[in-house]
Amino acid sequence: MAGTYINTSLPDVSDRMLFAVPKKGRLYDQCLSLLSNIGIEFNRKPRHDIALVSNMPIALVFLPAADIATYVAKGNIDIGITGLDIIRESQTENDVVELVRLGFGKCKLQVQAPAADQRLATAEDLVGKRIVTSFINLTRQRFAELEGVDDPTKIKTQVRFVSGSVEAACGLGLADGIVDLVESGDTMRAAGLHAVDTILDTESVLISNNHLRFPKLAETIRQRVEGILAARKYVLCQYNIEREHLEKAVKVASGRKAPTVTQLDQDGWVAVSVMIERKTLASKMDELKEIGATDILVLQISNTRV
Ligand SMILES: Nc1ncnc2c1ncn2[C@@H]1O[C@H](COP(=O)(O)OP(=O)(O)OP(=O)(O)O)[C@@H](O)[C@H]1O
Ligand SMILES: O=P(O)(O)OC[C@H]1O[C@H](OP(=O)(O)OP(=O)(O)O)[C@H](O)[C@@H]1O
Ligand SMILES: [Mg+2]
Repeated sequence: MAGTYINTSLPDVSDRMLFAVPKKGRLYDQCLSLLSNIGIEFNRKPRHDIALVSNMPIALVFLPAADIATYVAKGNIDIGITGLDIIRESQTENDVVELVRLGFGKCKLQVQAPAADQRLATAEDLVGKRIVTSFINLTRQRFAELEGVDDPTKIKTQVRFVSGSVEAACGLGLADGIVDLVESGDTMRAAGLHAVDTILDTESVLISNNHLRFPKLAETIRQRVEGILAARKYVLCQYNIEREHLEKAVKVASGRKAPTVTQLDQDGWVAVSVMIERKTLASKMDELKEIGATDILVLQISNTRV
């Protein structure tokens, strides 16, 4: 269970919620910025993988992203941030609770083959061939589907594990195809590969185990994270409008729940305040203007509790 490991050279974490964060790699910077945005303060000493949070009863544990889902599922860690791909690959989806999808670390797990080889144009063409990947379970499951076999251990496609630089495998003659993550596609193209199948769309997730020792604290963290995500997604739009046009304006932008409407110190006019999704803002402002809104102001939201 979480926190039972005792080593006198480590800080005492017995009364603290253990929160796992990737110790390096693709998710590291965004995780640190999220922790700072949700008000978690800590000082990590060089080479130390545990850092006590100074303003909450939490200890941060810096681990390889690939191991975090397993630690959380087994209850050694209370909550953590990792990729959906890792949760699925480590077959922990039934033993962890997805608290929040974080909107970063977005990429696809794809089957890739040499672009120049016309005989390997589809995933089916790779059936029975040699595949190299860091995601052996997800790869075997996908090829079991392609081969029409129920048991992924019985497939004829040869799936071998490598821990990184997977794209090099075809060029080096180790594989006919690979399965790896693709974001921009630059690494794939640089290796002369192209995608022939998508196994999974992934992003980072905040997860907890099923038997939380600190449910209230975990809920506070979840709400703070949701608040930061909402603040990034929405802006606050304020405008004035004649009351007779209010109904139409509310149809254009109705807010998360409903707009706040206040009486203006001018007969027949109201002031409206409404949260609008950033990506639809420009067109919503055009429509509001068209309906008769004036003095439209857009304010950035730095944090929320939704
Ligand atoms: N190119 C990418 N774009 C977006 N997210 C990514 C990308 N590569 C990896 N990820 C996400 O980050 C997680 C951790 O990958 P990362 O590359 O940091 O680990 P790693 O390969 O074990 O470490 P490293 O690359 O530092 O050796 C992945 O499981 C995935 O969810
Ligand atoms: O589509 P792209 O934007 O090029 O990103 C995809 C690459 O990013 C990750 O590698 P990473 O940089 O983590 O190196 P690694 O192979 O050592 O894990 C992933 O394994 C791909 O190789
Ligand atoms: Mg990597």
